[in-house]
Amino acid sequence: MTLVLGVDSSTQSTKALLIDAADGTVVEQRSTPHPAGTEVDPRAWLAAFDEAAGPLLERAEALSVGGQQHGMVALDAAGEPVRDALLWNDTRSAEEAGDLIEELGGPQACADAIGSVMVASFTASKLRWVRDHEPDHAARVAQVLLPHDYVSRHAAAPGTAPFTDRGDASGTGYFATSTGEWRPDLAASAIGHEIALPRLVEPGTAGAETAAGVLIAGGSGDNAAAALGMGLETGDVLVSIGTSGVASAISAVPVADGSGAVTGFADAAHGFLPLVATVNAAQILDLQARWLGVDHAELAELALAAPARSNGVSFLPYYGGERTPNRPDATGVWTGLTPRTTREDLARAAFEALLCSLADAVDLLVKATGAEPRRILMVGGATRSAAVRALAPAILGRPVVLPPSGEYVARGAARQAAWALTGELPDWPLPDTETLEADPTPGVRDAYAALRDSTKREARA
Ligand SMILES: Nc1ncnc2c1ncn2[C@@H]1O[C@H](COP(=O)(O)OP(=O)(O)O)[C@@H](O)[C@H]1O
Ligand SMILES: O=C(CO)[C@@H](O)[C@H](O)COP(=O)(O)O
Repeated sequence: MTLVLGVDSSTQSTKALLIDAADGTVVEQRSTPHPAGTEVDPRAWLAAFDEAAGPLLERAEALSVGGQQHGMVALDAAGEPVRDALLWNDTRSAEEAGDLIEELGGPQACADAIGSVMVASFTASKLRWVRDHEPDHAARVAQVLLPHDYVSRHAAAPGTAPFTDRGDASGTGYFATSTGEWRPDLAASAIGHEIALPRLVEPGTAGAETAAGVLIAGGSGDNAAAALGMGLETGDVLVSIGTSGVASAISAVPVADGSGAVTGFADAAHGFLPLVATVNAAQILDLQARWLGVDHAELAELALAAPARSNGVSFLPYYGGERTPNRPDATGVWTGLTPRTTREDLARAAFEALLCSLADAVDLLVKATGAEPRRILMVGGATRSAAVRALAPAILGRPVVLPPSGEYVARGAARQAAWALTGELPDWPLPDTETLEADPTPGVRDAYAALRDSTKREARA
């Protein structure tokens, strides 16, 4: 049996799947948690890789790493981190994103140059923040990697030059997504001097080998890897509910949305991945469970015991600032609380807020791509919740296709590894899916939209 190893170095953990390259069957899987926070010592991801993937690597013939997008791993001339990595959900660089957009000539010019209108999440915004707030650190930056590049380099034989792929590169802010080339001038302008960028590896090829001779594919950003893991096809919309909330689709042509609602990333093959991302997703439920003193199963039970609209309680879940809508300084806003509000209402409101935020993301994607989705598929850690599964079709207002619970980013990475190994993208059938249906509850979205719009302040960009 030929085995390949797919790894997801995501925000909250490293997940590793050892997979039979012939048909995509998972042979073994392991995971290791990451430190919490939006600023993390990136060496923790290397330790997590060693723990989760290390024991599986010796049985694999090829490896590929998917990872959280955008994170700034700034290295000095010796290849050591200059400071902790700033993650995609760290919103301190919002002002700097605005500066970079202005320097490029405005939002549409920015989208035309890099495929997206920059937000705080983008690596370039973080580099500019370091330049402006930590000049001593900035001066020492010799090279910048993305989280997945940093982990791939760690897995490679000593002395291997860092490498990445077009999918993850397209989230940096210094990559011309439509032509597939680095823009070293934009990287230099973000940090204030020229820096080395990782070599770009073509889809379906290997970037390096481990010391033991295991091939390492280019890897990708987690959303591009998930699209590959799901076998996403044109017309599908993939909703992912992990640390981030994401609605994404495959497109044969690049997208350059000057409104900034849709980021025009590249995918992990030869296409494109228009995507709408939120910063607050599964952790809305984590927080609510903590506040109510229950676990996730009990939170779902409470929520399903309350009526739709949560007896008038609704809230904006933009606790850590938000990216869609672009409100980096926002905090959560609750309304409709009365002496009659129950724990059940509070639990249900959390699911309704999460799913309304995702429904907004789907609507923005549908509007930008101009086509009603053929299918909406749903993955990510929060889909383990019975309440997410029950309420998603009601709030999204459409049937939702649910694959069996699994690690689809790691599966996509494994598919990339098999592609690099054999020269062909393997055709791994998706395990049996379930279609979730429910009567739409548009009133829930109306209440959310009213609150969202009444708290709107114009963003600078
Ligand atoms: N049964 C559940 N109900 C709700 N949320 C859950 C459940 N199981 C896991 N989660 C949440 O899913 C999130 C992790 O999802 P995952 O897709 O692995 O995230 P990421 O890829 O961003 O690290 C965590 O916030 C976790 O609490
Ligand atoms: O910033 C984005 C997409 O642009 C996020 O989707 C990150 O890629 C993190 O993903 P998860 O760890 O939540 O999967």
